[in-house]
Amino acid sequence: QFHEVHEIVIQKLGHIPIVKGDFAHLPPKVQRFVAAWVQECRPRAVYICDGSDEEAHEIIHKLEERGLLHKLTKYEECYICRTDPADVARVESKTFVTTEEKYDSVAHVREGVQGIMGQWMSPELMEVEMNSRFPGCMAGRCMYIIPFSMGPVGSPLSKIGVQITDSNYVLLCMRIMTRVSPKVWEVLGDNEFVRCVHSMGCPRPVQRKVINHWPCNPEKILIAHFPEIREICSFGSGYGGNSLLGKKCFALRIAMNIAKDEGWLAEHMLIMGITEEKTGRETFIAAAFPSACGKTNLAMLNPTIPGFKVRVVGDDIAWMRFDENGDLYGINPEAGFFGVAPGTNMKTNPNAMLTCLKNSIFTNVGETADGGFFWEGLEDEVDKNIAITTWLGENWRIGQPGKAAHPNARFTCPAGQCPIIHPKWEDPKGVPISAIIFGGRRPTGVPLVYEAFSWEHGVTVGACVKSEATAAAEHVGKQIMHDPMAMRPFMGYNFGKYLGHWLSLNKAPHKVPKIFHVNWFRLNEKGEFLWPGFGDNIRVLDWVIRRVHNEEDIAVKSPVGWLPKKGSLNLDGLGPVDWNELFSLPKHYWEDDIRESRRFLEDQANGDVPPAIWKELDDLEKRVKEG
Ligand SMILES: C=CCn1c(=O)c2[nH]c(Cc3ccc(NC(C)=O)cc3)nc2n(CCCC)c1=O
Ligand SMILES: [Mn+2]
Repeated sequence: QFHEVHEIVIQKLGHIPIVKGDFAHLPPKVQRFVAAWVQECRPRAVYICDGSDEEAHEIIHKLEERGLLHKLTKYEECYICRTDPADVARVESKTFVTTEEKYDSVAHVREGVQGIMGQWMSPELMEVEMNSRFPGCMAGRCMYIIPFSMGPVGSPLSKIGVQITDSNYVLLCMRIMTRVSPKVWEVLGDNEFVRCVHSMGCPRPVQRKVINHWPCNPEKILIAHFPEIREICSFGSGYGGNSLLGKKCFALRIAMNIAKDEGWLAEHMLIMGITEEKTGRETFIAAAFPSACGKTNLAMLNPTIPGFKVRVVGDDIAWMRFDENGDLYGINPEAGFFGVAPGTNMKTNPNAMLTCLKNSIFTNVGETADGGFFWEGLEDEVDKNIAITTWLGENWRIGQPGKAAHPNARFTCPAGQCPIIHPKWEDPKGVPISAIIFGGRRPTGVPLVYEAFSWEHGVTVGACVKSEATAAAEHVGKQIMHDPMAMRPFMGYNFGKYLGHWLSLNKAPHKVPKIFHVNWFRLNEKGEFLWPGFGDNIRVLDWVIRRVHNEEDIAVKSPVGWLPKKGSLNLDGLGPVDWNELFSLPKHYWEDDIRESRRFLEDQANGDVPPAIWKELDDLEKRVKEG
């Protein structure tokens, strides 16, 4: 439909040419949004995207000429890009949530303790930071307007965003990771949308030397969220987690605010479906893991025992909502996978590898002389002597010192290409979620799997998720870091209130799913893994499914939750498994762990943690002491 373009909007647009698309066809709210930011960022032109292949080819061609993208001739429509080495990952220290009230955004952190559950910046301070960045930031550049849907276009569970960006690379990734289409304008109409504004922070003429044809402004990176007005402003970084605003910024930090207001959950979870071939029974599971736990590998698991079919709905984010019957349904709001490349190969995740062989973009991976990609973990899958260009652009060969790919190198590939993508992955209703699994990398003390006694106990298990990670400060090596619900880096509001929201969902007619905790990474005293992991994890999911369907005699009560009864896991074909080691509950370890978790919650969210959580911790402690 044709909209009267307000004269105010026309004034703000001024002489700026619209080089693609029809501004007058945009919904009025979008016209005002775009005009305001045109006035602020002053681009040389405005380009309204349609997400089509033709559009992508035009932009790919331009970026190939500029040298930002190289075509990987070994595959079909695959491209590689190397960023400025100063722009390779999310920047938590520059990520903020701004609300009038500080304690809407963050919890009460103990005096003298470093808050790690998100950062608040006051509206006044944020105004200053914004004004020192955005005015004129797109000078000499084209402003792209990206209409996108998180979730299938038109699904009642989906939400619409409009992203303004001066990076056409971001458009190429957004059309893989989200649904970019003119249909979004129709569905949007005069409704609200999430406003996403991104700039590389490099107005022309550029002041800062551009490396690898990758404009960015690392010194002035700012990732700002305004939940009260559903707006995100990202400046200075082109890297995925900071610039594909549909992902972490929208689908987690902003969406969890919307979910709190509307009574649903926006979580950092995979969704997978497991079908038992004997009966055809299918069970869907949502699972949250901190980094370095192989979450994407689990989402696309290749079972090692017969009788099971695993299909993936999503590998990173789940939006879950109880329907009118009280059943929990989930969708994957994304349309692609943005996975960590190193460690991904035909053994650890063949389905991810096969998804990447066409229409994909690789960032900061190595490049082989025969036009392929390479990263750590692929040594056995390429010619050992092939010449490789590293992510830093250096000549390299397998076996030489150094790495071919950056540890955070990424593949960006269309989910629909995954060999085991679930047929219902775009079902507007979503899929029924029967179990929620939390997990962590726990080298000692934590059993392979246990089931929470209740929703409240399970939420407390989620709040106390920890995982071994290489600490930021290299000299301390590996540490067990807190990562509640695996949401720590992605919190969009007060952590204590977030726990309260989870607890509030356990009310009629909601049928809350069972909650489990898994740990694939327990070591024996010789430092060897007690569990083979990978495809053998199906054996644990099998037990989870049988518990979901209330099989009784396969579980025994323990102080920490229900454990598999000895013999109730299918271990056929496995070498020796030290069951006692794998499921032992060292009393002192657990007493220390509970004390440490209580201290963490006191430090990070003291007055905001709901009483039910403290009660669950106290009950757990009593059971462990009496155990
Ligand atoms: C569905 C798979 C989940 N998963 C696991 O279940 C898993 N388990 C382990 C530990 C492990 C490592 C190597 C072996 N290899 C042997 C013995 O050959 C066994 C276990 N690593 C794992 N990884 C890789 C983690 C880094 C991202 C992993 O992803
Ligand atoms: Mn993630």
